Amino acid sequence: MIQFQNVSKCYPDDIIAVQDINLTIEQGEYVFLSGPSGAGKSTLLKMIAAIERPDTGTLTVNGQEIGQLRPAGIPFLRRNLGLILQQQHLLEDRTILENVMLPLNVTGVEQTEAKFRARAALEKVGLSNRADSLPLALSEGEQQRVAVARAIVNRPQIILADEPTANLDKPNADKVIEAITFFQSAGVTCIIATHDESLFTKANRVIYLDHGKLSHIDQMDGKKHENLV
Ligand SMILES: Nc1ncnc2c1ncn2[C@@H]1O[C@H](COP(=O)(O)OP(=O)(O)OP(=O)(O)O)[C@@H](O)[C@H]1O
Repeated sequence: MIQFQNVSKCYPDDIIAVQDINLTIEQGEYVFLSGPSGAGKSTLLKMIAAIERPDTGTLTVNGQEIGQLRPAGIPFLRRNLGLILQQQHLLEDRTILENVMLPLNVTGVEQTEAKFRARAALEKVGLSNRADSLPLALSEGEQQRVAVARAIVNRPQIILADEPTANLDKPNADKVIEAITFFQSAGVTCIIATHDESLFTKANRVIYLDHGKLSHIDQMDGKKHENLV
């Protein structure tokens, strides 16, 4: 479960990115974050991943309070997170397979097992045939799919994606969303910041931000969620 209680975040020069957010996201939910550019969507995702910390309020991710997390606790938090950010940060001198294996290497998974799981993740995003290529030999859309494979290879409990389909053509965008949706249907919490409203039909909830505040929530699945805001 992810719980924001009165969470605010400012950047230097008093830029208020997120203001007094109260929100609970249950395990397995499919949530989209929407709102104009600068509304605070990326900042919300970054706080869940402890890339940024709240200035005030309490943010708890699977029982861990982000504001209290020591540096040594961050790898343990991230082990359960699949991050798909706007820049893929693939290592250019490693093959696609090696890039996807990285999260497994960090957590000490044995090499044969790591290769097996990385190949399975690449299969899921339709890139098995590019396992031995270097990242720069792939199109931007293919590189984004590699980023998805790298995010899912650790079998995370939560997937966080920031504009995962931005700048992709429809076939690549569909493959990215298909892979994320597959994991959500297997019980993974998925939170996606996007401007692409055509994706919202898949959501349990669409959460709209405006100037750092929650403006409203569209309930897409007809379910009642307690303690929404
Ligand atoms: N590292 C930073 N330093 C200073 N200000 C920042 C930083 N990151 C974001 N901001 C500011 O915080 C506010 C929220 O930004 P954020 O990136 O969270 O919005 P967003 O909704 O994700 O926008 P977009 O849809 O354009 O990605 C904006 O005013 C932005 O300029």
